[in-house]
Amino acid sequence: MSLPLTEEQRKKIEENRQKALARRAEKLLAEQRQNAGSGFTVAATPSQSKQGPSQTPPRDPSNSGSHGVVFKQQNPRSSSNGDQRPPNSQSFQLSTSTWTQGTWKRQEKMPTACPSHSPPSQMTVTGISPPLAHSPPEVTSQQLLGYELGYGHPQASHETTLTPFANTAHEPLAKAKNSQETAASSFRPRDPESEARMSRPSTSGQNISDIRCGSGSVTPKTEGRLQQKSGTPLQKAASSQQGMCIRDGDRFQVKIGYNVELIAVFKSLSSRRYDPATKTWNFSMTDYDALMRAAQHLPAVTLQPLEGAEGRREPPSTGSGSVAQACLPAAPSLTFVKGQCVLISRARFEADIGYSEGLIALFQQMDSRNYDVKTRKWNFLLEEHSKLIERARCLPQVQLDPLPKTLTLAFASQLEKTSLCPVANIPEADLSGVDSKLVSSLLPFQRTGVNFAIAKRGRLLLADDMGLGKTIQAICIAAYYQKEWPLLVVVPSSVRFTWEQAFRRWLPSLRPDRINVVVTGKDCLTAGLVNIVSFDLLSKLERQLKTPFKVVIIDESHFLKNIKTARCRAAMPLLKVAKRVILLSGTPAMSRPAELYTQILAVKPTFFPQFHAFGLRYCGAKRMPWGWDYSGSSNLGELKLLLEEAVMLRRLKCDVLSQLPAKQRKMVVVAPGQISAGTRAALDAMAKEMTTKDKTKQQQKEALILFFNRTAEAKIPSVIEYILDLLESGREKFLVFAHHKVVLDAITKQLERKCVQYIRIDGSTPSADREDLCQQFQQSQGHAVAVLSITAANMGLTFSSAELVVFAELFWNPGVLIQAEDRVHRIGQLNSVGIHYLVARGTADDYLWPLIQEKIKVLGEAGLSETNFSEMTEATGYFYKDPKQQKIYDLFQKSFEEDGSDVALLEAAESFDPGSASGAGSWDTGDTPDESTLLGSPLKKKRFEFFDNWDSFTSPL
Ligand SMILES: Nc1ncnc2c1ncn2[C@@H]1O[C@H](COP(=O)(O)OP(=O)(O)OP(=O)(O)O)[C@@H](O)[C@H]1O
Repeated sequence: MSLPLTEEQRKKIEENRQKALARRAEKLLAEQRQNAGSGFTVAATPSQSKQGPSQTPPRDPSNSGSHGVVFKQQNPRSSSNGDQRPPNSQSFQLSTSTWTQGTWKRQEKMPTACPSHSPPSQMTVTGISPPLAHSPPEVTSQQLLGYELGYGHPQASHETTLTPFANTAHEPLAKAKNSQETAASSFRPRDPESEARMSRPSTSGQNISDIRCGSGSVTPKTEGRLQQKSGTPLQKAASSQQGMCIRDGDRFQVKIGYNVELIAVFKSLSSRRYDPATKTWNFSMTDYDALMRAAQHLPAVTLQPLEGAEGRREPPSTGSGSVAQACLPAAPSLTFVKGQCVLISRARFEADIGYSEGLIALFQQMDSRNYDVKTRKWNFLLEEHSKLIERARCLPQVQLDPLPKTLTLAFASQLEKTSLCPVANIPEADLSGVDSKLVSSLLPFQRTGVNFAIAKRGRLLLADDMGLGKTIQAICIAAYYQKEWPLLVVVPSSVRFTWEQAFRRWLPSLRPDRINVVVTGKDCLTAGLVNIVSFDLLSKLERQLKTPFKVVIIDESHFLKNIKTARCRAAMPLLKVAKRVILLSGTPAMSRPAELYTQILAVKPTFFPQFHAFGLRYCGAKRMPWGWDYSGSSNLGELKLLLEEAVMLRRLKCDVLSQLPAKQRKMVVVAPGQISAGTRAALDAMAKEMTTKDKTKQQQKEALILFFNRTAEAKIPSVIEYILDLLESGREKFLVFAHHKVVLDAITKQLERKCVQYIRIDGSTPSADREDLCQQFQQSQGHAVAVLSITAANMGLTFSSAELVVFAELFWNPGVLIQAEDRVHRIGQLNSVGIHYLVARGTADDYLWPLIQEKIKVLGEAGLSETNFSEMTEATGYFYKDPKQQKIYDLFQKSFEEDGSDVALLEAAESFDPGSASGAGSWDTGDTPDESTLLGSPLKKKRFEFFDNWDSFTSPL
């Protein structure tokens, strides 16, 4: 079993490899000098040298010690993946021609299809024949080898400039060339000097016309010797572009600069794929011959064949001067295959590796073998993993990497044949120690979630879809470990108080004063038995901790995705030492697997202690000039299996839809801490005014209106924070209803700042535009928010592509609220929808919320509505209790039910300007056009019509 190599090890291996190659190169040079002296032409490529007695003596291709050192075909992709395994020297191939040439000329820059790389250059070697005479004195074999292997050519002639592309492209040219493909004879000397050289006979009586180094290689061409197949054009322009084919599993890629004709050929091949990362085209092997044949007809292109693929080519012409190919070895014997084992299910793994005869024979010996015709790969039971790896190690030319250690640990029972169960069995946990109210409220899938968590000893990532009740499950799991409390709950700041309410609701046995919500940086992090803190405050307060928390809940754990952030740096050490870690997120990774790393580390610190190993396996890590790029993805199926086995539980709404209500309403208590002291004082004063006995009815009403307006203003920061948290949590599409213009303005302004797509429909939106806006939202991809006026957009519109409605403000008429909810909850909606009511303590919401519930209850009793509003509130104790509150509540109720009273409130909502003399508003709403003129318009009338429209209360679909 191989573990990923460290940088240090890789460097060492690379050094050794270079040394070995240098030794070989020197040996070959010496040999060539000998041959040259004895009258052999050794500048020919190995294939030429193998092609019969008429040119050079036949060689044993496996004999790396003579004309060709055989190298592993280096796939730039695999090298970029950090595979620094020492190469099997038998599996590399380097032509003697590569390093027995004359002076290297500076390459010319040319346009390339691979903009990220420097273009492959045309390099002309000027000193040519006989080859050995042209070994450039300033270019040692070591240097050339280094160059050959993609390490540049730093010490070569100062005239030579090599590019990464040239480096990587070089290798196949080193391989034996098929004369018909290289068409070397067509190369013309570029200058009189080379012309003269061309005419200089080689010791074997053959002229080498030119040596070209396309893509950074040097290819000797033997005039008159390498012939095109009869009838095929052989002439290649001296400046023709050099390219190469590189094997990549059962495909091959073509490394070459931009050539319009060649691109046309590429596009004609059905198996073509373009890889934007490497900016290269790749093809199935089935298209190989077709491509090579077509390339042969392009005079401006010289495409070097695949290493070891010569055997695939058509039989050579037997005419005089043709190259005998029949003696070439079959491709497989030369091809080094490298691959890895990948998990494909809880019980089976697949060998992801190219073709090798020996390997296939080995696969066929495995009892559990199975060939997947779709993927064209073999797979086996995990219990045969060790056996297969051991035997594959004995095969030359094969490197089959085993499953990573993390996987073998996570799936130990399957590997050891102790469990072959396709689905993990989760035992039923004993929850007798947890509040019965909580346990009895768990839906069946939530109970499974709790069982899973306890089976994982309280360390998991609960990644249920949004709205599936992760809170109740987390509280239950934490309560199971109550003996290990105090408990730390880290949450986005906008939901701190919602969590407090949830603890009060689900754990009645927990005294409310034992719940500590940390509100400022001066508060104590450990004051309660349950301590709720925001991510940001945690980073300020973690130093307070003398003894670590044993049980920690992290809500929206994807907030930790970036290890460099302060919140992550604060949380990770706590999680490392905690005994139980309950991570909650409906969207643990939003764009790439790298985002999962910290969450996996939090749950299983031993799985991937170093990010690099994780990055190599699952993030498609690529080595770039500036370092490693981990933004990709690889082996995702395996990652999913690993997560499901050991880290994560995720259920989607559609999996458990039958257990869910059609609508899930949630009261979100927004942070009262965000209401400024001034606003709070103003709100208190207004509440007092309303309850003062000597006030006239009109004065009371005015006070009420102002109270309502000030509430809107006070809630703005919390509302904005909540919306931004939703977006950060991966909520893509949702509706936000508000009533006051100042609130709608503040929301849209913030969305603009954050470049989030939104539509807005309020009283000023012309009817003709509404449907278009609606369609725009319905069809939008990615993040989109519909910012809607409660009174102007609560009916006649369909937003069924969203599954969440947020009420930034409350409204005294529940019928209107329910209508607004039903913009999403309607025909076309296949999911359970979430409705979040943002409620701020110490504001008019304290009175509006009970009022709404009271009315809903009445409607529910009449069969006109669901009644779970009040269940929610009773449970959280969010009810008016003191006599003063009762009075304001009554006032609200009376005011809004009297004819015309609400008109005044609506007008006030439109015209309220927090910056006006009537109030000392603190919220920057920007330029707010005065819409009071609208009040007399027909639109205004329309907005008021719904108040008596009680028939439109919608019962669940
Ligand atoms: N078993 C249950 N009984 C009653 N109400 C429940 C139950 N489970 C969940 N709910 C309610 O469903 C609503 C959504 O639950 P919760 O907020 O926990 O979902 P979530 O999975 O955390 O969603 P998000 O990812 O959006 O935060 C809440 O109002 C919650 O009280």
